[in-house]
Amino acid sequence: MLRIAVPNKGSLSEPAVAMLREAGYKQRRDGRELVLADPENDVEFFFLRPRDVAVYVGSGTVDAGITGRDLLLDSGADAVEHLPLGFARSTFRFAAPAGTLTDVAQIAGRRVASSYTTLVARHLAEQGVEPEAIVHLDGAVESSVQLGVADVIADVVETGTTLRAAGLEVFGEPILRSEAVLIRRAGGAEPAGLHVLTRRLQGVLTAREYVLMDFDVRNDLVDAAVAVTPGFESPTVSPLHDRDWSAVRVLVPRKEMNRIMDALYDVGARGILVTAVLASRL
Ligand SMILES: Nc1ncnc2c1ncn2[C@@H]1O[C@H](COP(=O)(O)OP(=O)(O)OP(=O)(O)O)[C@@H](O)[C@H]1O
Ligand SMILES: O=P(O)(O)OC[C@H]1O[C@H](OP(=O)(O)OP(=O)(O)O)[C@H](O)[C@@H]1O
Ligand SMILES: [Mg+2]
Repeated sequence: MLRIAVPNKGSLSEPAVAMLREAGYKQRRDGRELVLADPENDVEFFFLRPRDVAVYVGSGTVDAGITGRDLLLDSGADAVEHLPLGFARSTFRFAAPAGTLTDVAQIAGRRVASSYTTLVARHLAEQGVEPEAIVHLDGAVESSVQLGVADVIADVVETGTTLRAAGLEVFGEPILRSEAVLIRRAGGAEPAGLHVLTRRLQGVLTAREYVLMDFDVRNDLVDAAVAVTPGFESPTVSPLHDRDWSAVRVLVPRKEMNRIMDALYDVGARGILVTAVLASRL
């Protein structure tokens, strides 16, 4: 039975559970359940603190887990990224009072507060920058400058709303681009059954990212039409009852569907229909 660690709280928890449910796994309905067996799929889920997921995976007590790339790197656990999952996207950045600092080198001799102190220490060492201190805080790091505990922070930034509210501004290049990731233990053989979980999650990712596009086009225009639909695979072209026309079916990126429909219409395609993909194995 494959043992999978899932975040029980925070930003990662709900989307992780939703994705596993979409992938056909039984998921908890009550936020207090700690363990959930799904014998039909031969897996067992352990709901753990997001920060602890990598520790359990690295120690080998569970076979795989869902966490953030930033949390994985900060943990120092013996675990590696297996599959990026496309949600909880964020950047990890330095910030200081608006209009004060512009360069990471200026952190030298200053105090940096963060919940990701291992990650910050490693990054600054790589840049050859020596801070006065790295202060570990559990959360609400944005308040630390105003409260006089630090001069600079390093924190998760998505929209930047929290930073702005605290009068802070990012500076320097992002330390990291993070998102939710499926992780497994470093080295060794891949745990039995992990390939099924991986394929199922990939199926959800494709279903979310792509739509199915159908259209009709005159035979002499098929090549021109296909040229504007960069599909996942080669398009399916079938004859229509009217022998001069063909029906084309292709997977296209959801984000580009309107631009592609406009371009197809201009080429001469008609009856363009888009349908959502519910699940997939490609
Ligand atoms: N606003 C956000 N947007 C996107 N991802 C985020 C956001 N805040 C946190 N994350 C991601 O969530 C993970 C942190 O999970 P964790 O549950 O510890 O933090 P949290 O969401 O801040 O929860 P809490 O504050 O309730 O402890 C990291 O991978 C981080 O990048
Ligand atoms: O750029 P934004 O869209 O504002 O999002 C980023 C904020 O979201 C998270 O905080 P959370 O609300 O989880 O509080 P925390 O600091 O206590 O973790 C993160 O730690 C940042 O503070
Ligand atoms: Mg938080």
